[in-house]
Amino acid sequence: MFEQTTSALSGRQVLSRADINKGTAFSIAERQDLHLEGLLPPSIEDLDLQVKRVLEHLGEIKDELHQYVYLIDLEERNQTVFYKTIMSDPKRFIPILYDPVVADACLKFGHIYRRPRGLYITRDMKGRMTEVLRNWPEKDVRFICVTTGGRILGLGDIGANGMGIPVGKLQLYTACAAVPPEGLLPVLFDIGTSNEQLRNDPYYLGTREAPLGEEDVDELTEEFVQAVQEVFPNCCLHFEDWKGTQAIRMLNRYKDQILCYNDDIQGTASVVLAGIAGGLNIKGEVLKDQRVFFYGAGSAGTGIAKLVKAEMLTQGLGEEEANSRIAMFDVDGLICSTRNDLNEAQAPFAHNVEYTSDLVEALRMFKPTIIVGASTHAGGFTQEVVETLCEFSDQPMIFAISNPTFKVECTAEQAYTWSKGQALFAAGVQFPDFELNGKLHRPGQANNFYIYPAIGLATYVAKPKRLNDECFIVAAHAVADQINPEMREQGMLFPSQDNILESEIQTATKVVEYMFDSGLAQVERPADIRDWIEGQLYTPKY
Ligand SMILES: O=C([O-])CC(=O)C(=O)O
Ligand SMILES: [Mg+2]
Repeated sequence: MFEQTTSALSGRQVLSRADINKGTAFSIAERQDLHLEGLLPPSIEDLDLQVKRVLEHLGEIKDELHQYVYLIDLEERNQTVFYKTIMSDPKRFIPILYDPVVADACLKFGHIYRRPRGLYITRDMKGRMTEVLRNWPEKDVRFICVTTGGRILGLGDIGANGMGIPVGKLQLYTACAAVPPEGLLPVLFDIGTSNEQLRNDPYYLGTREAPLGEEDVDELTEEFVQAVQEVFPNCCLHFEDWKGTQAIRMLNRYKDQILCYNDDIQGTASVVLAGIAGGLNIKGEVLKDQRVFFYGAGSAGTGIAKLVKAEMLTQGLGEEEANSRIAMFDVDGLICSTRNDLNEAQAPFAHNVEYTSDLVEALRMFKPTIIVGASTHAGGFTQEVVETLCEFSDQPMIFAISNPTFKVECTAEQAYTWSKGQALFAAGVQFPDFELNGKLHRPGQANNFYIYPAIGLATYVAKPKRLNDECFIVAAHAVADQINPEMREQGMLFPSQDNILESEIQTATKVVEYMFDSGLAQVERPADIRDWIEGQLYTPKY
């Protein structure tokens, strides 16, 4: 990259390009060649020392949001130092660049704003989207992460403030799975926002209008999707944090047409399936014998239910039997056949039972062995709920995936304490380890970042025509297979984040194998897939 571009650039231009800037690490010869002499302090440093300085500085910033701001600034000065820093300690930095701190960064987006990132697509660009996409300087875009901001994490509609999410998601493609950063493009698809408080905030940076109606959104999306095909023909579209019904509709419309996926539906489903598989390995049980209860039936909840059902079918259950092992409960109560407000994703799980709006009563009727909270209802899993779950299973599995932290259905400490140490627990954010009666419990983080960076890496190397649900099922099992007996002993449902790159490579390797076996891959099959992947990884170095 550097060799190709330096001939045209010199002096301050070089220093202001984060992808080629080495700052104080430019050698004497480079300083002479690039007309950098005098523009840098005389000391010549190496990357390790630059990273040490960053770590020292970060250590002095107590507030996590300000650590986030510092890191984003760093990325815009020197991409290599940024990724070297993040990849040196992923467990520490994932929660800062991503959930939960990114939630705070999104809420305050207009207030902490420094420089533009990615692309903003607005309604007035209708008819001109190819032109606008061509404004992006990188021509070989391989992934676009696009959000409307219509449902950011558990925060609801925050419009253009949602840009923090595609930025953060794509950073994790690189930080977790070493996908080269240059082909990653965050997009905020600004259809307006229903958030009046934001529209009245003088610092709000998006379109100050109510959201477009569904028909207009569909038309605008269609133009955007086709423009992406034309301008970036090798691009995979990653849909993120669109409003639930829109998310489901877009995925259904485009999944067989273009290379795309929805992380909230398929990525989240895959990671929960991975956690369930990990938990079942601990218990020595199989999925087809479980009863799975969903608290929250939006795009995440129904996406997980669909994948759980698909897996039950592969284990030999019939359609009806699989449906009967899954139940859902949303803000309006138990999803049952007398309800007439259900969407197509919820309908298969509406059983012929008596309606109740009481969660504990619904649990008593259904007797689940696994509960998945994707409700954004903070504290929805009360002590009574957890104690009730313990009546149906010695080791109930509890997934409380609503995020950020202040939206979680219950904390790890609550799950372990109320279940007297019996629960197998994971949340959408990482809770600290918890000791109860001398036993250490290690809660998992059931977050889609175990999945989508690996799917991204697999897609980057194998260039599949399409991504199907099977890719996400394969990824889920690859993650679950990484839990060794010692980790099982501590109740771990997910691999450790210390070694996230290794985990994502293992997952990507399995997904790539599947892509070749199923004929999805569009490149020649290499002799050794893992080796071949390793040869294409991004490494932060000069
Ligand atoms: O970003 C995360 O942490 C998980 C996610 O996709 C969401 O909550 O929408
Ligand atoms: Mg999301």
